[in-house]
Amino acid sequence: MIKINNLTKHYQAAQGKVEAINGLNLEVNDGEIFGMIGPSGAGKSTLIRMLNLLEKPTSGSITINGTDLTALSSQNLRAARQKIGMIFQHFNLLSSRTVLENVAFPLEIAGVRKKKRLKKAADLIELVGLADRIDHYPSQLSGGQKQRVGIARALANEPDLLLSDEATSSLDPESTRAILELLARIREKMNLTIILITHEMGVIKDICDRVAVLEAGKIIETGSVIELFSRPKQSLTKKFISSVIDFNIPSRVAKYMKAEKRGELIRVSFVGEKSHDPYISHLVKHYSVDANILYGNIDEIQGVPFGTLILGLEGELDKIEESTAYLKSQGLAVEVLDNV
Ligand SMILES: Nc1ncnc2c1ncn2[C@@H]1O[C@H](COP(=O)(O)OP(=O)(O)OP(=O)(O)O)[C@@H](O)[C@H]1O
Repeated sequence: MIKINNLTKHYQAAQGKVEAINGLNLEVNDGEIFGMIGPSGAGKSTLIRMLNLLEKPTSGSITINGTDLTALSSQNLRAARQKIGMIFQHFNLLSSRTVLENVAFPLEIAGVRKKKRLKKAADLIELVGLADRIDHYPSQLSGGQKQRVGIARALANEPDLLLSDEATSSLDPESTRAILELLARIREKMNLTIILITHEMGVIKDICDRVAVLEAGKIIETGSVIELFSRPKQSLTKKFISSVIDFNIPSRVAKYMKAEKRGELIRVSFVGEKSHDPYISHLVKHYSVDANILYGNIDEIQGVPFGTLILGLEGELDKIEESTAYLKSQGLAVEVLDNV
């Protein structure tokens, strides 16, 4: 378990004090893939660099499995850091070393004997699917392959925690998918906790269990990925989600309603098994209203369906009210859209 308590980081810059992280609290469970998303300047890099004390907090604590990293002597901190792996956007590989030598490097630093470290490195290179590139140099590899080397290197000291700093941000969509699949696989295999920062909501959607949205050094919203995607509260969260799911009402629908508004326009959102229930046919049969599906969007996050439908309900006003009450009673989120 990782506990971040009242963490702050202030920088002294030429133009004055910069409050990069501002009283941040967070708990991450063992074995979780936890995503942090936020716009440029929100403090993501500062935060992730503080998690292994590459950056020293101004105040607050970071406790990993009961040990407060901020209170450790430099020798104990060095040992604790070995159990925290990190991967980077630009891979940070040593260009004059081969794949094997790059992966073996942290073991060399930790004082592991040559034969043992080369065997360990070769096993990890096999694990990340690069056995046929073991003697290549970084310049001979694609971006996705370089990141695989970065991952193998980060795993060399058998960490409990892996920090990922925009690890897929410079990769194409196909390599991104492959790297995310690899991260999910090693989480299972090695019982890892992964904390990743990203500015891409697609990454969060594909791989994370929980997510925190960061703005101006603070967490403004947090929850399970499915909660956040299906019921975002903050406008920034909605903005990020709209990059992978379109929440806007198409102008075609708006025009239709303006021209022919006879009833009510509602947005119905559902999650999980609710997406299988025949509530629209029930509505039409039992409440004497017509339900016109004007727009819809059904997606799946890690096997859980969720979606949104925009319905035009036509009929007598009291029947429409009864219909929306029925939908709400079924556990669906219903929002009346007046200002189309
Ligand atoms: N060494 C530093 N000295 C002064 N200010 C800094 C320093 N590092 C970061 N900052 C400032 O702290 C704030 C947070 O920066 P940080 O790099 O953590 O944000 P970020 O969310 O990672 O942004 P990006 O997505 O652009 O990398 C910014 O205002 C930045 O200018």
